[in-house]
Amino acid sequence: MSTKTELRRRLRAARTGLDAAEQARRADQLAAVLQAHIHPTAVVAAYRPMTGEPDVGPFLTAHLARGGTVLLPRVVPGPARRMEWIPWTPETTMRRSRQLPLDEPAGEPAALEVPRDVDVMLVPALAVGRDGVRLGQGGGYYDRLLGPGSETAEDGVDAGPAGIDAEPEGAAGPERIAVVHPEELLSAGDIPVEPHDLRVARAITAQGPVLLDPTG
Ligand SMILES: Nc1nc2c(c(=O)[nH]1)N(C=O)[C@@H](CNc1ccc(C(=O)N[C@@H](CCC(=O)O)C(=O)O)cc1)CN2
Ligand SMILES: Nc1ncnc2c1ncn2[C@@H]1O[C@H](COP(=O)(O)OP(=O)(O)OP(=O)(O)O)[C@@H](O)[C@H]1O
Repeated sequence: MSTKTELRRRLRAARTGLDAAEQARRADQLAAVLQAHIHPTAVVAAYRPMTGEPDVGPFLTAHLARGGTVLLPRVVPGPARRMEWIPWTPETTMRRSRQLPLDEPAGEPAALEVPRDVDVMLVPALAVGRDGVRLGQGGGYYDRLLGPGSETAEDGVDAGPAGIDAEPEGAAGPERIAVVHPEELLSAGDIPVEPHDLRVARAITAQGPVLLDPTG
């Protein structure tokens, strides 16, 4: 088993090798997969892709067009490593973050509470294991938002459908879905796990949804 740092280095290097045409092709496939599995009016917390991340942009545009709601994160400056969430439309101004290599929405945070009012959370990841272990960019942002101690911690090992294939109104806390490239779906045990690490019950790639086993 490699360390998280080694794994991140390898996975980031592989992402820089993905060419733009392949990324765009995967983005379109991902849009179809996500639309088929997320309720049309769901409140979706998503992300704006940074280098090599699976591009959920085409899905977000389609999701708004069918009456859904989209929120994007913005890192709050300071040591708490917290995110605030801003409603997104194609007109939303995006600005380069001062601290991180990514674009973030300008504007006022949502009146909605995150994660409480969110149906589906598309969680960015560098890789995810069949055991539900997620490797993120290393900020711990999603572990803090969703992990032990957060209000939706109980959902951590719940493999049941929430925002997926179900009315979002019935969901208790968001369905968390790790979005990765197909080759970033790793075997159980491949990603080192620390006590604070968030596990997810589901992943989605351009090839389709994948049920994970966070209890294993
Ligand atoms: N698209 C997207 N947005 C996101 C996340 C994400 O994973 N993807 N985040 C998920 O948490 C938060 C930002 N967290 C991040 C943490 C570290 C790095 C990163 O690239 N770190 C590098 C070098 C940073 C630098 O250039 O200074 C590193 O640690 O080596 C990026 C994002 C919020 N927004
Ligand atoms: N709930 C938490 N409370 C305090 N510190 C935490 C918490 N979760 C993670 N951390 C710290 O944050 C740092 C990064 O954690 P980790 O490597 O798991 O990030 P990640 O899940 O890859 O990142 P991200 O969620 O931002 O994509 C670690 O130093 C870890 O100790």
